[in-house]
Amino acid sequence: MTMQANGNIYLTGFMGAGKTTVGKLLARKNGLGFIDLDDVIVKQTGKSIPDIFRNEGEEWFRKVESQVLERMTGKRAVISTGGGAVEKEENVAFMRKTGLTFFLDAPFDVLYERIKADPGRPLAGIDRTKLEERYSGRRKAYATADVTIQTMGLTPREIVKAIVEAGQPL
Ligand SMILES: Nc1ncnc2c1ncn2[C@@H]1O[C@H](COP(=O)(O)OP(=O)(O)OP(=O)(O)O)[C@@H](O)[C@H]1O
Ligand SMILES: O=C(O)C1=C[C@@H](O)[C@@H](O)[C@H](O)C1
Ligand SMILES: [Mg+2]
Repeated sequence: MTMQANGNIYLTGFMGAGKTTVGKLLARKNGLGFIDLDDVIVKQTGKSIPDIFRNEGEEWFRKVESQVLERMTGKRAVISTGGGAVEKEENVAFMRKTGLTFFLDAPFDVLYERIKADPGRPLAGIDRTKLEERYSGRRKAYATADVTIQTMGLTPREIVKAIVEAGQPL
């Protein structure tokens, strides 16, 4: 991949879009480092994501998420963000400044089927209509990415290929 010499490759998208799955594969296939921001948050705080949402609340989680993201300057890594990282404009601006962002897009119904039964995603347990509202509300922020990849019907390997191809001229 040519891509910006010093920049990170950020993957964004809603829960279940495949940011973690695809990010790992993209990094491995291109000899790049891989960082999952949710994992960094868990390691740094010593708490699971459901525990953080339950005990500290979402606002606290969002603060930690921004702090963790801000430390990603110059990593030259594939960075899978949390689904809600784009909710803060400052996070979007930071990603824009420090790398290329790929939005993994898919219809809500496809994502909901993947995440609905997962206790590791605290927001996935909220009412379906409310969750879809979040999905719709975030679309504008996701769309600020440098590249949008339509992932429906693609395997993670095919998505990696699409990212590499889309990234070549950038
Ligand atoms: N392209 C795909 N096709 C089919 N299943 C997929 C695809 N991508 C991911 N999955 C499956 O969907 C689930 C969610 O994927 P993953 O954990 O990578 O999502 P995520 O975007 O990192 O979500 P989160 O924002 O919650 O961290 C996993 O079980 C994964 O195996
Ligand atoms: O979409 C979201 O708001 C979230 C997505 C996950 O990656 C985690 O960051 C957390 O479960 C919240
Ligand atoms: Mg993930």
